[in-house]
Amino acid sequence: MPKPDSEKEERKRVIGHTWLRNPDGGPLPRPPPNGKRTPNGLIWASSVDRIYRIQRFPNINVMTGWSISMVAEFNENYWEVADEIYPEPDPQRVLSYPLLNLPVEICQPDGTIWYSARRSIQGATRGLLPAIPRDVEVATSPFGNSFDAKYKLEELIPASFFPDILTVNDPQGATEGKIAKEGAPDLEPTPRKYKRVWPVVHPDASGESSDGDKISFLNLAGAPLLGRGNHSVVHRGALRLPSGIEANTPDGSAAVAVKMGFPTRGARSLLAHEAGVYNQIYGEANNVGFDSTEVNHEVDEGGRQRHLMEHWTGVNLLTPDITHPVPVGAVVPKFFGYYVPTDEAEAATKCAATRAKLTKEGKSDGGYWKYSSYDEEELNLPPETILSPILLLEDCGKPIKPQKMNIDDRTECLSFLVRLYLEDISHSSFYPRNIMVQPGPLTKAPKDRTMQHPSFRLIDLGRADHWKMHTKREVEEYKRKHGKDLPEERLQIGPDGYIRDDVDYTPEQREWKTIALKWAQAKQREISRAREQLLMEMWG
Ligand SMILES: Nc1ncnc2c1ncn2[C@@H]1O[C@H](COP(=O)(O)OP(=O)(O)OP(=O)(O)O)[C@@H](O)[C@H]1O
Repeated sequence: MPKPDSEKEERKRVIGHTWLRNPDGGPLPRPPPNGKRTPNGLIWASSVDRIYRIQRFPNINVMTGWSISMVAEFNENYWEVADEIYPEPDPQRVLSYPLLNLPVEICQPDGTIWYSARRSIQGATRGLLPAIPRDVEVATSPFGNSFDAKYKLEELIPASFFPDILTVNDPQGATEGKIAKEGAPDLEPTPRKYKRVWPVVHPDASGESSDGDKISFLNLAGAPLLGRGNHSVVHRGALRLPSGIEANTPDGSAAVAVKMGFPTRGARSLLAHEAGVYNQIYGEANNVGFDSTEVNHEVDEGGRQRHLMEHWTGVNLLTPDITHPVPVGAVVPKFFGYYVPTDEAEAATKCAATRAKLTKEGKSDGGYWKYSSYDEEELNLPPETILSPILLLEDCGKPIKPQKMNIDDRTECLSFLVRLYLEDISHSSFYPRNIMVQPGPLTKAPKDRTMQHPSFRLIDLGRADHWKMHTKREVEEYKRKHGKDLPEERLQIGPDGYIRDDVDYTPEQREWKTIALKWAQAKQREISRAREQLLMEMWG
């Protein structure tokens, strides 16, 4: 195995203390005390030195890891020292440096308007935003030019501001799979019209729903290329959001990663699948509304898995897969929606393509990205629509180079895969090219971030699988083989199910156990491969 440059460097994130047991204290309880936990349900502490090694049985050196809040709840030898230990705070969601803002009117005590300003969507605690001089010329065009990395959108879009319609300026045809060059700031005569598929925004408590006509603008003319894969190309586009919400940039637009599939059925179905996984992780988009005078942060907790897109304070323990504490950062990029071309846009592009062919003004074949072909012939056929759907994501930087990384950072990257598995999701494409890094911390203004505090993310969920999808396929296969259904109630078995030799299972139970076992084995194989990719030992 090649050794990383930093191999000699020691881990800093280690469990450094042991909690002393009472010799007659008995075994540790099962299940263990809950203590304070992050929404991912994992053991959590506010810092590495608040995680302890503790004997499972007094005087026997079989250890496990517990947080100080678990120790406090267990209450063995704790209250004697409680005063010396500063009370453990609760885990807190950490928001990125504020970019999105809304107009607010600051009123005098008598209710008259004192002055109008813009305030971060993160609420009054963030204060009024520092004014960035407006670029008057570009501000008059609906399409922005905030392509620079310092204008990246790193906040979740509040549910009530998700675009219903995405108007796309794409004069070089990136959405058709053409190679778009940087520095081409022209406007298309007729922009391409897209509509949002995901997330579905639920109405707020007052019944006010998304009215279906919130228009936003995405500029791809001159958009820097972030990368390309075998199936897709990703540009950094400038997104102007609807309904008065703006980014604190010279023209109000923000930079987002725009992923588009190449023009084959296989590539497009991978993109749709990937969008579905992001949508599932994002969960429900609940329109909870804003207080128009104060601009309070919209508290939409989203679904059970939203934490995979969020940063939290402190560290988690992911034992038994990883024995060292890891930070509770976001695992995957923030999801800004999945959009498909409207019939109107598709028809217009088809017309334009035919006209271009007739007048010989069209691009030659050389103007398209080369893409890989699939074994299954059907997947190489042209897709139904010329225009690719668009997946909008947070731009997360550049691919990592494991040999240049320290062991703590590589462990953090491995933790992403484990955290996905804890949500019953396999990644199935865990390679350094799919792990991004950028300067951090993201709480600071972009100019103050450094690579001393790198921020990592795992991208490319095109091949991700979910335990439920896995079981569905297996159930279909069972039906094909045996001509009958596998009884539904067996679905109760979790993905960690294993077969014990001493239990007399029914044939159906055994079938379910085998399905679970296959998943568990695939998980172990994927984690081992990930360790190899990250140049890590197979354990620890
Ligand atoms: N959210 C993002 N932030 C920054 N760069 C990104 C992002 N998503 C993709 N990229 C860049 O684009 C490249 C291609 O993206 P991605 O891996 O998602 O495409 P793909 O076609 O699905 O890949 P593969 O060939 O592995 O299936 C990445 O390697 C990365 O450099």
